[in-house]
Amino acid sequence: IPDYIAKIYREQSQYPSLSRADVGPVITSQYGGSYSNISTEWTQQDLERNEIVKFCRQYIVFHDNKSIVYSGPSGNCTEIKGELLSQDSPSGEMKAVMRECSIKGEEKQFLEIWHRNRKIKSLNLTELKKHGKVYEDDQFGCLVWSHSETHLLYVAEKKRPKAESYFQSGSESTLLVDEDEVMKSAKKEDSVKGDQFVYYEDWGETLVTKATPVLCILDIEGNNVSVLESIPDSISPGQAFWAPNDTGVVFVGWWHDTADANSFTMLCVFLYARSSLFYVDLTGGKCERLSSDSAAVCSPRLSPDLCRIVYLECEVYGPHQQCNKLCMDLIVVDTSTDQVTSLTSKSNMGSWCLLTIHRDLMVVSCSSPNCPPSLRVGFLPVSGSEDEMSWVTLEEAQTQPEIDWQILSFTPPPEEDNSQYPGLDYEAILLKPKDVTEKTKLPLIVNPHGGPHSVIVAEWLLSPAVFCSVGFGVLLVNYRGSIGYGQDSILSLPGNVGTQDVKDVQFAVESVLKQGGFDREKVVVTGGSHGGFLACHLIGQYPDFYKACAARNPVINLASMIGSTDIPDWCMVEAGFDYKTNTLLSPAMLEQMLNKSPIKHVTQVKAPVLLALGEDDRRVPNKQGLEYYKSLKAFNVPVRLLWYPDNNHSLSKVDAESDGFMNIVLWLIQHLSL
Ligand SMILES: CC(=O)N[C@@H](C)C(=O)N[C@@H](C)C(=O)O
Repeated sequence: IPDYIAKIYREQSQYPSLSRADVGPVITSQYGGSYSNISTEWTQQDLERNEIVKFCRQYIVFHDNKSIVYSGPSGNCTEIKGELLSQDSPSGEMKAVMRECSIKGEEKQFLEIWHRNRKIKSLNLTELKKHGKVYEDDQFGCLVWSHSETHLLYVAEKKRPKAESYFQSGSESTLLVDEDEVMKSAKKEDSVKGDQFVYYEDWGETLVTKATPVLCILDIEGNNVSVLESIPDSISPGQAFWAPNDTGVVFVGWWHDTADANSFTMLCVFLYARSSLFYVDLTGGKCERLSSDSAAVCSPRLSPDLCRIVYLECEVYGPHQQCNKLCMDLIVVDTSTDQVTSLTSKSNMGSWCLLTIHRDLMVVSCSSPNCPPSLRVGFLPVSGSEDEMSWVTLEEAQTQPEIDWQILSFTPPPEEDNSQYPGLDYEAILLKPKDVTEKTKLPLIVNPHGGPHSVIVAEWLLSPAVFCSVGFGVLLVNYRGSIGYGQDSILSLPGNVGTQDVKDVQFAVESVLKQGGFDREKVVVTGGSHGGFLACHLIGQYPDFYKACAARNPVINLASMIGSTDIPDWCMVEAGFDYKTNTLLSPAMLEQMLNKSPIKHVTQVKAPVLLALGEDDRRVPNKQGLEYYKSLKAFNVPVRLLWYPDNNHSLSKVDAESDGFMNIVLWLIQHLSL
């Protein structure tokens, strides 16, 4: 059985995902036709190399600015290695690449400029020592060409003063008597004695080692990198772009408390805190705030006519991922009338993801639980003609004939309605193997998502697809509190975790069992993070119902998590309290957190539990899973713990993900006696 399942996993993991698309400028060919080049980036697991590989493929799209005349690939796939960031210049003539490579065993970062078929510049940023490592993440990172194509804007870690011990050889400054030696010592880089082991607060999970971002500008002609000094120390900048005419830079600034910014020691950074939009003038150096200072903003974009900035804004703190003022989906928002229209209503594809839009040419990735991602392009129709939207497929994916899926809707029973936010429904996605005989009763895997303010969309999902291909039904529940169903749904959950979300999942499972086709004696539950919190709650609150459980980095005890997680606000808000950075926890608050946690029900648990923990998880520290592991052992519940070194909260390194999947499926099969 394991070999058979591993074979299916290997096959299904070979469907790549689209991660990026860029549309080049419109080019007129010598025969008069207009075309644009589209470059795409994809990712795929390479189980042999134990890596997620990134590759690119180019396409050519002939069009008349309104519709596509001809399209097709213009070459084969090429693997991309060592690129942290890359960006074509607006004219398409040049390309900037931020590259990391190892030279004689030392990691170096280079900024390369490519022009047509040659590399015209390769600047060793590490040697320049103007700043620390470049930020390549989605939160702060950017690599942006100026409109004039003469400068590049990016974000990097602020240069830190060199730290020395008081006892380092050659640092006995008081003993220096020779004048030459004194001069030499003064010329040495600014070094701070005694700061070698000072703690640098970083931005947490996935941003580890990133503490103090600075905006940097490369003058390409002059080979000169300058760090923008006029941004106040109380702001961490990111997501930057050039203002029209390149006279300044617009960026998102996250506010943080800093007692002494130069010492780097008292920084209190917090990603879900206040952020505003700023403009820094490059001629006078003035830095001004453009948006309110009491909200959280992100994702600013300059409109194609260079007249407006569009960005998302939501309240500070409160639930993570709550509704923003302007959401972008594969819908058209007419910014003059606020009218929202679907462009994909005629499609049977479950999920559409807009990769880019350039002069109304859209590039999308679309998939379904039974169909891996396809690449499509199409022109945005004129207002009122959205029904005529026509998509051209550049890369087709095969529908998996053995998988059936549907979206189910649930209305909670009257006693479970939320009196503060009444009348909220929720949904679930059900996958089941096709072509099973009417009499067959399938085993069912229940999987609530994490967050809790996130969502499972009807896209291609590797693990559920493999589970389904080996004979399980899979129920993915978007309980009340999931995103995409409005702010009331989100707000209905904080303070009610461990009850409302648990009951929503249980109600969805019971409803599916009533429909028939599943064996009520063969129901198991899996989940990660808050989904693991729910899985562990379900086996504690319904001990005879679930026959096995697998939890990845589960939240087990909000009271013990708050002191060590990178999101303490989350523990408070979800437990029903308002968050402030200076709140002192009271015994009553800790009691409420404990009462809402799965550990409260551990004595009832009967289902065997498989735990998968990431050694470097900063979000839900592995001590949470260990707390559960020790309690289950104490109460003689069968438990197995998988420990993944060099993995964070996502457990997404190829070996951790594939090994985790195999262990989970075999654990479920073993305890269902399949
Ligand atoms: C906000 C957040 O990260 N919450 C975690 C407890 C969580 O559940 N995360 C989800 C999104 C995950 O799947 O990692």
